[in-house]
Amino acid sequence: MKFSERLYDKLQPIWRQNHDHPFVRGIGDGTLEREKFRFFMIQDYLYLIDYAKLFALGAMKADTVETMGKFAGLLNSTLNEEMSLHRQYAAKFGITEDEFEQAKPAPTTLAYTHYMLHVGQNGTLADLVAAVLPCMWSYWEIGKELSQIPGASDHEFYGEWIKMYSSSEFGELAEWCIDLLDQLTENKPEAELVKLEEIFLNTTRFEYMFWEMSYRLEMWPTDE
Ligand SMILES: Cc1ncc(C[n+]2csc(CCO)c2C)c(N)n1
Repeated sequence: MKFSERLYDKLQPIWRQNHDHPFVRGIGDGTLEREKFRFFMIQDYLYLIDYAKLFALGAMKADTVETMGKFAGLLNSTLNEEMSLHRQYAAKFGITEDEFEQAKPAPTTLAYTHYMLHVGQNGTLADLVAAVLPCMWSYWEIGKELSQIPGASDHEFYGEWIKMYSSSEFGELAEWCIDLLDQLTENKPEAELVKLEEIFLNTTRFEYMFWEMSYRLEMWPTDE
């Protein structure tokens, strides 16, 4: 069995929780309060800056020129494509350039990005890929699921978001990352696989916490 299949089977219940989170459901049925999505967009912008750094670290740790080139491409598409969606939304939600630049990470954003950066800096290439994969894989799955809801992709505010993450381009990125993890884990001892499983589980849980943070408009205690 491929390692990705093992992860997929084992984490089904947690994935279901992510898909069923009221924030995700609210994007799908269009009822999510705009204030919550606005908060999410700003935090996600900060998240993506650090996430892009993980692709730079992936290029550093890559063992072939081909893999290195792929990470360089991912770095480019995150900074220049995915983040451009955030900039487009900024206009719709009245977020100014200044607000993006001045924004500070909420506790969960900080914990999530710093956990990934810690794993990316201190671990192997397989550790790094296990840390970044839930982000790509779960958004693709969520995008595909929400795009099945009639009218969801045409929603005035959330339609573009659904279209982007259900697109085949994003699917290909997720698939590349899944294949890389499968290659890197071939014939690896069980102890190593268990460690990778834990990293993957942790960032899958952080994905849930990111939805929860946005739904609750999480703040630092001193900001209340
Ligand atoms: C909290 C959070 N988790 C996942 C993604 C999705 N995502 C981030 S980078 C990337 C691939 C390359 O751009 C994808 C699909 C997000 N935006 N925010």
